[in-house]
Amino acid sequence: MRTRVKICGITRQQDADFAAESGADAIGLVFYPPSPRAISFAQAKVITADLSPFVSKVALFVDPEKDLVSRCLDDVSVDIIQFHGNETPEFCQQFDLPYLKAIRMSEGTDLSEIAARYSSASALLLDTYQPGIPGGTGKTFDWSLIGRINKPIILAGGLDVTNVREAIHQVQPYAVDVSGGVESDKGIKSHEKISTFMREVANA
Ligand SMILES: O=C(O)c1ccccc1NCC(=O)[C@H](O)[C@H](O)COP(=O)(O)O
Repeated sequence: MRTRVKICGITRQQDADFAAESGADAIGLVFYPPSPRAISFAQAKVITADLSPFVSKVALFVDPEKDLVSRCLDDVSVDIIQFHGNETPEFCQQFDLPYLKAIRMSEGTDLSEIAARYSSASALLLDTYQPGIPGGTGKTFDWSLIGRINKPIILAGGLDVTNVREAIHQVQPYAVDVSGGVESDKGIKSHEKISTFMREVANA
């Protein structure tokens, strides 16, 4: 089966459109103010204005207030929510949209237990654990920590044009998620790197 691609941390319309034209299945919009890739709802509306309807728009939050998520869903046309903090399943499932739950992987992470706990999630997004940084670390984690679970896996954390093929062979995820690995600067996507990344995924 084809490995899907989500390109996260999009801050510019031209990058969203280029990702879509290059075959990305989803783009991620970061609504977490401390992130260098954070955008406002107004920016999100501009970024997604002419986006292909066949590309999913993922709204990313880290331990948000319920009201922030509700206001985003009222204001921006979003398809999926990504919770990247310590949100409970009860919190995540209260919105009228499918959600992805990000899990920060480290030694001893019991994915089967987490998958059972977040049974309402559409997929688990596995990212690198780094103290004090909730995501977008640009670092890989030990992929051998990933066991078989009864849920689609989105592999994230430090993927780039040099390692994504190997990651797909080893983990066989439903999808890969990349942010820093296709950037020329924080929040600025390199179209050349996106093209190469997409080619590497297609040839994996
Ligand atoms: O991108 C951020 O700055 C960010 C901040 C807080 C939570 C999540 C964040 N990003 C999530 C992602 O971009 C990806 O889902 C994932 O973390 C992979 O990022 P990278 O290692 O840079 O490819």
